[in-house]
Amino acid sequence: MIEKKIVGEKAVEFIKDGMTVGLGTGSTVYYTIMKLGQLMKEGLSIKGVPTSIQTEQLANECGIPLVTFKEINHIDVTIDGADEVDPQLSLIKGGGGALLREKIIARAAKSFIVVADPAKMVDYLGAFPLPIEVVPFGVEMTNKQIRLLGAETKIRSANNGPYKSDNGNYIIDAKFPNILDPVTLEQKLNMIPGVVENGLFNQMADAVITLNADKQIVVKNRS
Ligand SMILES: O=C[C@H](O)[C@H](O)[C@H](O)COP(=O)(O)O
Repeated sequence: MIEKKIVGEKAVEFIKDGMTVGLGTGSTVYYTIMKLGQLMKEGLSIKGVPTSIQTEQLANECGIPLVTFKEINHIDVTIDGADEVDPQLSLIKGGGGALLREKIIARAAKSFIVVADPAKMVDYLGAFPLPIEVVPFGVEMTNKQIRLLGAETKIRSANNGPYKSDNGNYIIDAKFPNILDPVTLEQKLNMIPGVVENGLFNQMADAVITLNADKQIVVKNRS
């Protein structure tokens, strides 16, 4: 999709020589990573911290050297995609199952930039089922507790049974009605025993790169 390429490539403007960069996961930030690989061939020098095994592989293919948290104190900029973005720049993430590492790496960054094609921009979060990472033990009970908060839920499946995240956990996709108070919902979900993390990213994105109705690139900053 051309919109993903446009916003994904625009994000490289936030990255300067010598930076440590959090590398998100998904089909939009794919274009950011590919462009960074190209710029590295032209002399840019950065280090990356990948948010998933998939991104680790892509970064390796692109020649981006990777570091772990043992080797760094902070990340300068993290670039990542989103499944939904509301007007306050709260996000739903985790459609690709990478939300836990993504949230750790977004939080560790001085600046968190989101790349989102216009279809991701919504008035209220919630049309996209919220991904919630849970430990396999007691998943049926954890699922019931999530339903008590008003969601219809599905344990995500893969070819041979439940989908497993890079961390060996399951993902429950929870369809809530319009999420009017994402801050409270994020907290309530994380208080349920068995929930490791959920895909609500509130007050985290510093800026979102998207396209307006005229297909022009816009950078929305969090106020
Ligand atoms: O787990 C996956 C991530 O949160 C992605 O960043 C998100 O699903 C958006 O992916 P895409 O850019 O492919 O729509």
